[in-house]
Amino acid sequence: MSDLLQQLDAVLESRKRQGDADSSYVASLHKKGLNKILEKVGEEATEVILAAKDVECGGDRQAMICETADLWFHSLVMLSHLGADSQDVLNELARRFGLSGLEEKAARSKD
Ligand SMILES: N=c1c2ncn([C@@H]3O[C@H](COP(=O)(O)OP(=O)(O)OP(=O)(O)O)[C@@H](O)[C@H]3O)c2ncn1[C@@H]1O[C@H](COP(=O)(O)O)[C@@H](O)[C@H]1O
Repeated sequence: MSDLLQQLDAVLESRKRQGDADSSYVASLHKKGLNKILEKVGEEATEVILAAKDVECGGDRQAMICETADLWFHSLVMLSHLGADSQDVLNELARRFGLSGLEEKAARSKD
């Protein structure tokens, strides 16, 4: 799974550096800039929420998975635009792994 993310990171990076906005969706997003990329992240996040609520009402699970893939993808484009990548996020998740969210929150409120 992280192999696929690494490969996708590499494609996104090359599109950022030398992609042609007329033939590459990712290059076209970079060309339009951060605000357009953030607009897409927000739009996809809303679509995930709507699809997840549909599943709760007996709707299509696959639609929720597709919308989540769109959100992950556009988030990766955002990271790439700002000089970060999936490995940075995986490192942060690894750092948190096994650390109870409730304990972490309680430790924070003692500071
Ligand atoms: N994983 C994806 C991926 N997921 C979704 N999308 C595109 O994201 C776009 C936006 O989705 P929407 O549902 O909002 O579609 P839309 O209404 O047409 O979008 P807008 O007009 O609002 O911008 C669609 O055109 C999808 O095809 C993706 N485009 C590219 N990739 C990956 O990125 C690589 C590089 O892509 P290119 O830069 O296009 O070569 C590809 O090989 C893939 O691996």
